[in-house]
Amino acid sequence: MSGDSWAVAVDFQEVSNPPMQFDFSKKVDRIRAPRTMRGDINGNLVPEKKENGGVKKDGDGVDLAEQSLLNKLIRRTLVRNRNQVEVQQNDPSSPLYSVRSFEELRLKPELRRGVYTMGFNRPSRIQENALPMMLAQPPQNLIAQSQSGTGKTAAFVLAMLSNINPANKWTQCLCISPTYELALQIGQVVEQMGQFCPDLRLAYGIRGNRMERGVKLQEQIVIGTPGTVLDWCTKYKHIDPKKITMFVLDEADVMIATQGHRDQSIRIHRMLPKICQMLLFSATFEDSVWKFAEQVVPEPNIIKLKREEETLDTIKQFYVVCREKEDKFTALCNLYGSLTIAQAMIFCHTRKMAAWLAENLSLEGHQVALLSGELTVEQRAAVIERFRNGKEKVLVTTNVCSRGIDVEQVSLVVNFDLPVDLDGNADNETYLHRIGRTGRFGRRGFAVNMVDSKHSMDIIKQIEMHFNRKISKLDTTNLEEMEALIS
Ligand SMILES: Nc1ncnc2c1ncn2[C@@H]1O[C@H](COP(=O)(O)OP(=O)(O)OP(=O)(O)O)[C@@H](O)[C@H]1O
Repeated sequence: MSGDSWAVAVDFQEVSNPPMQFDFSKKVDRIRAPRTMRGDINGNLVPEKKENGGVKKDGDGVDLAEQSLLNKLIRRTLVRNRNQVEVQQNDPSSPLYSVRSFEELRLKPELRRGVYTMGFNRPSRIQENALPMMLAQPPQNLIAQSQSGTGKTAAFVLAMLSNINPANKWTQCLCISPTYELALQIGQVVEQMGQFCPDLRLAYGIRGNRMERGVKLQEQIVIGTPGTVLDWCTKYKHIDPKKITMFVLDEADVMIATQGHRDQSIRIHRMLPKICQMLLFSATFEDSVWKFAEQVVPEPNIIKLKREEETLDTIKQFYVVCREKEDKFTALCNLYGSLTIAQAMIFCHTRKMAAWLAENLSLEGHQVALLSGELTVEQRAAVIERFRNGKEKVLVTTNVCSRGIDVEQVSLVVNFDLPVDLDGNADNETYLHRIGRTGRFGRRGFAVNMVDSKHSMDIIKQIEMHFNRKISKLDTTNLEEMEALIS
C-alpha cells in the first residue's frame, strides 16, 4: 500500500465503523440550520468551505479555529486547574462575589434544572467568579481568559439564558463566534442547558442561512459568525441592534486571527446600546487580543485563570541513535518488544512519514490509528475518541494533535521526528506539549526521541539545556540495559 492509500484506508475504516456521530442535523427542526453544508464521509454535515480558509501544508500546520473545534468535540470533562483566579474589578470598591454552588446564584428553576441535568454539581473555577459578575444587576461587562475546557462556554450560556425574557419575541442576546462549526457547538450547549425553557428559541446567524430581507427574527438568542450577524443587523434588518441586551464574543483570540472578523465585530458593537452588557472570552491573552477586548468591552471586569504548566518532572526522557527511518522503526519495535506499553503516541514531521510508519506498524500486528491533517475535524475527533477508548493502542500523528488532547493512559510518547521550528532549531514548546501527553496527574511516563543525524543530536542538546533535564541514551538492542534504565 502506498503512503496515500494507507490514509484512504484509514478513512474507509472510519466510514465503515463510525465510532462517534456529530449529528448537527438534529438541530434542523427547532433551529434554522445552515444550508451550505455537505455530508462528509461519515455522513456528518460539514461546511462547503472553511470560513477562515486555513491552509494546511504537508507539515500539518494547526488552524486555530479547527483546533478549538477539535477541543470542543473531544472534551468530555472540565480541565483540571489548581491555579488561583485573578480578578480585576472595574469598581474596586464594590464587594467581590464568588460562589461555591449553583444554588447561591438564584437561577430560574428551569435553568437550575438544566445545569444539574448536564451533570454540573458545582461551578468550575472560572465560573465561581464569572457567574456572579455576569448575573449581577446592574449588568457588568466582563473580559475572561482561561484555557480551553475550563467552563467558559457553559458560563456565558447560563448568562445568556438568564438574561433573556422568553416572553419577548425578538432577539435579545447576540453571541458571535469565529466559525460556524464553533457557533453550532455553542448552540448545542444552549439547547442542553435551556431544555426546560419551553419558550426559548435560538437562531444561527451563519452563512447560507437566509431569510427575506426585513423579516424580524423572533428568536431570543442568535449565535453566529461576525459577517452574517453584521448583515442581519444592517443589510437584512433581521435583528434590531438597539434591542440587544447582551453581546458575547467567544474565542476572541481565534476571532482576531481571522481576516475581517475583528472589524466586523467592532462594527456590530458600535450599533449596540450603551446599556448592553458586553462579555468577551478568550483562551489566550496576547497584546492584540487585549487591544481588541478593550475596544469592544468598555469598563470591564477582568478575570484570568493562568494555565497550569505542563511539567516534565514525572517523565523519563531518552534518545536512541539511529541511522534512517527503517532503523528508527526497528528501535520502535524493540521498545515494544521489551516494554509493557498501555498506549503510545508517536509524532512524525510529515503526513507522508506518519502514513509510512502507521502502515509498517500495522503490518507488524499493532492496532494503529493515524491522525493527520487531511482528515476533517470530525474525523480527527472520531480517531481520538477511538484511541481514548482503547480501540487502538498506538496513535501515529503529525502536529495536529500535540495540543490540548488528554489521553490519560498514554505511557509512551515517541518523537519519531524531533520537533523543530522553521529555522530547524529545537521547538521546545511543541516538545513540552507532545511529551506532556504522558506522565499526567503524577503518573510515570516515558518519552523516547529518535536521533538520526548530528543535527538531531544538537536538537536533543538544545532541549536538554532549555528544560534543564537530562535526556539519557537508550540502546534498544540491549534488553538488560533498557530494563534497568526504564524500571
Ligand atoms: N461546572 C461544571 N461542572 C462540570 N462540568 C462542566 C462545568 N462547566 C463546564 N463543564 C463541562 O466541561 C467541559 C468544558 O466546558 P466548556 O466547553 O464550557 O469550556 P470552555 O472553557 O468554553 O472550553 P472551550 O474554549 O474549548 O469551549 C464541557 O464538557 C462542559 O460540559
